[in-house]
Amino acid sequence: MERVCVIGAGSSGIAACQVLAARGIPYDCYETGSEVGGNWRYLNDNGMSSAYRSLHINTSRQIMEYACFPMADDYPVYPSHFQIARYFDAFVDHFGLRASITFRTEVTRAAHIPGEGWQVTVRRLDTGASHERTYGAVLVATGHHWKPRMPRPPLPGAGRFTGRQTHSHHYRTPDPFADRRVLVLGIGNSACDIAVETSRVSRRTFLAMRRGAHILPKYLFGVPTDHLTNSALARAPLAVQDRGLQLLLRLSRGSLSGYGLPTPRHRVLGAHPTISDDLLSRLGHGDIAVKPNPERLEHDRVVFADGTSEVIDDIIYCTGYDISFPFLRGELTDPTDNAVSLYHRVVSPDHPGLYFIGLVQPLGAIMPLAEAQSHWVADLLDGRGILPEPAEMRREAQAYREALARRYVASRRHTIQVDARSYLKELRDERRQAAARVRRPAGRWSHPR
Ligand SMILES: NC(=O)C1=CN([C@@H]2O[C@H](COP(=O)(O)OP(=O)(O)OC[C@H]3O[C@@H](n4cnc5c(N)ncnc54)[C@H](OP(=O)(O)O)[C@@H]3O)[C@@H](O)[C@H]2O)C=CC1
Repeated sequence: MERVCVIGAGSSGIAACQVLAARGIPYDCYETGSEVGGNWRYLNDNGMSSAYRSLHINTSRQIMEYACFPMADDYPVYPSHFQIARYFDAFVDHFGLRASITFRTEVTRAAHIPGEGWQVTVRRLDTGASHERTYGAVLVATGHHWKPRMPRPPLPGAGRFTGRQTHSHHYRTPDPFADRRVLVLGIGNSACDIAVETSRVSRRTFLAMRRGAHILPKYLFGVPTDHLTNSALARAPLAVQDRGLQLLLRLSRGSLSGYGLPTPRHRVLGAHPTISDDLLSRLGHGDIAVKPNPERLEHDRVVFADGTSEVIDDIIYCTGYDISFPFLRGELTDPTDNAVSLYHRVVSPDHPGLYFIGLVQPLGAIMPLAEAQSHWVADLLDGRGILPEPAEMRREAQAYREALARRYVASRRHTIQVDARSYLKELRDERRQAAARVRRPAGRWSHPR
């Protein structure tokens, strides 16, 4: 069987390695950093982790663990990044995967050579030496939360602003913000966690946003919230799920306007969830002040859309991340509007042998989804499954984009959303169909090399 290249040894890459190893598919995995864990490795020397010192995952451990390797019983419901990184180390050692990962080695280019396969160029960080190797397929598992997205165009006056400006990707601890006047921009999970933290040490913390967000607690009525969203509720039609969740939120925390937050105009499930137990109490304490979007920066001031202005020492842009694959030529993936057109979020219809693992943003957690995606890809690699024709794959990818546009607030952060539970079913169904195509080979299509 042809050798496969896995790019990245974060939570998705190691899931792919485990499945490939178990299925006897030969592979090499390349990782820029010295350790596995990707985003969940605090101060990762691959330079790509956005983890801050206090980070805890906001999906419960039962929802995030790999199906083949449960987390230790003594782990809390919402583990810290230190515990998650230890879990990934234990996973890799348990399955004996470490020797198959080449650390401190960056993939600088992956190019499809018709008739030959994938030519992959890697560079050893310690020596600078590069070499090429040809693979039958490439599994890209480099994540999508490492390239900071700053406002484009920048806020008017940003170039002349005298305060400091940084992105949440570079935030580690609140210490540099002690006794300063801090503006946190955005209302995603980074913004809420960081505003809560800086508000404990700063002179003032302002939280500015261009739209409202439903704030979900980590627990609802004593139960981890994602146990509810992944339970019977998730089997109901979307509108019913939405109304059910809205009612539970209303009963448990009342109206958001009571905390000074704008009332969201969208449905609860119309945006990627913002999950915070602490934000509402910090707002209630008056330690965070809510502002509308900044309109412009003037010397040392930020002027907001409502005409008010504040002297600000630091702006922390919690404005999300761009999807990017620097080792692929631009035309291979075309992340137009931060989106990529992939069959069931994994297969590139136009680039034979190119697969993306973990390139989803779930209501749920990525790890078990990356594991299930890897099983499907392994089926395609070892011949247990066959893909449909490219035209059908393109149609599916287009239908997915249209469904996203119907459900979600139009935003560059909503281009790879999936609901974990229904996505797992989608992958199971596709694996069945892929196997059925093997049994019915008439008209079958397989990726040419
Ligand atoms: N504890 C945990 O497990 C954590 C998990 N995460 C995860 O990491 C991922 C990234 O989260 P995060 O870093 O919060 O990024 P997100 O993309 O989720 O959120 C970005 C926020 O910035 C806003 N924004 C973007 N561009 C602009 C702009 N030009 N002007 C004003 N506002 C703007 C967005 O608004 P709009 O909606 O209008 O586009 C949104 O509110 C998510 O999957 C998140 O769940 C993050 C932190 C902690």
